[in-house]
Amino acid sequence: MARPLIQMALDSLDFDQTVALADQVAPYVDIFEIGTPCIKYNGVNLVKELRNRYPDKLLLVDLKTMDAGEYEAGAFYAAGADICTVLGVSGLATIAGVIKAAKKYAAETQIDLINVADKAECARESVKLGAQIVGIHTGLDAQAAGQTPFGDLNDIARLGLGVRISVAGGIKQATVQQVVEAGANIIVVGAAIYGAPSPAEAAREIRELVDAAAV
Ligand SMILES: O=C(CO)[C@H](O)[C@H](O)COP(=O)(O)O
Repeated sequence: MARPLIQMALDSLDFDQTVALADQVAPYVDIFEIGTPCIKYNGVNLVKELRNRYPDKLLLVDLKTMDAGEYEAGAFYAAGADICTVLGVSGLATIAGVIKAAKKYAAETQIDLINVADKAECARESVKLGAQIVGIHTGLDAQAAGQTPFGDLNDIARLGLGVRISVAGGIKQATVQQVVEAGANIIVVGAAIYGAPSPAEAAREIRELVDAAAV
């Protein structure tokens, strides 16, 4: 099995804390995600800072775009994003716009299936348009209501869409093996790392667990 990637969700609003957290976990993760509240608060300057600091890491900007796809995402690809997210609920015209912007910069587009009613249909149509990553995502509010991403991950993995599958939503040490075995190619982790007494140690543990599960 190809080694799954670990994506660190940087979900603080504070610019300096975000960069400091990225520095702590960098040895153990493959992708830095600038989370949605963080990118709204800090904008393209944070993208540029992380791009300059980490030229060899993948950089995902979690825009969760809902409209004006090409216009909104274009600025973030131009600033150095490798991947931007667009909401599946936005509709195919907006998704196509983000994909168009990504192509201009030889970058990638991730569809976020959060709150999409027919996830299989949305994933299939988005892949047909050219999306490279399908994101299964139980958001923070849904997690607080007791939901998890595991059922949706199994359903989407079974479709065999031939693109990478990302999973997010409360993934922690105890659930890493389950999501790798279910077919996730990108494991997103936020609170289980940034909320740990030692984020670096938590990231190291998750790296070991992901690599062990992928053997
Ligand atoms: O995109 C997000 C919320 O919308 C989070 O970044 C994502 O859910 C990962 O964080 P956690 O592991 O804490 O759930």
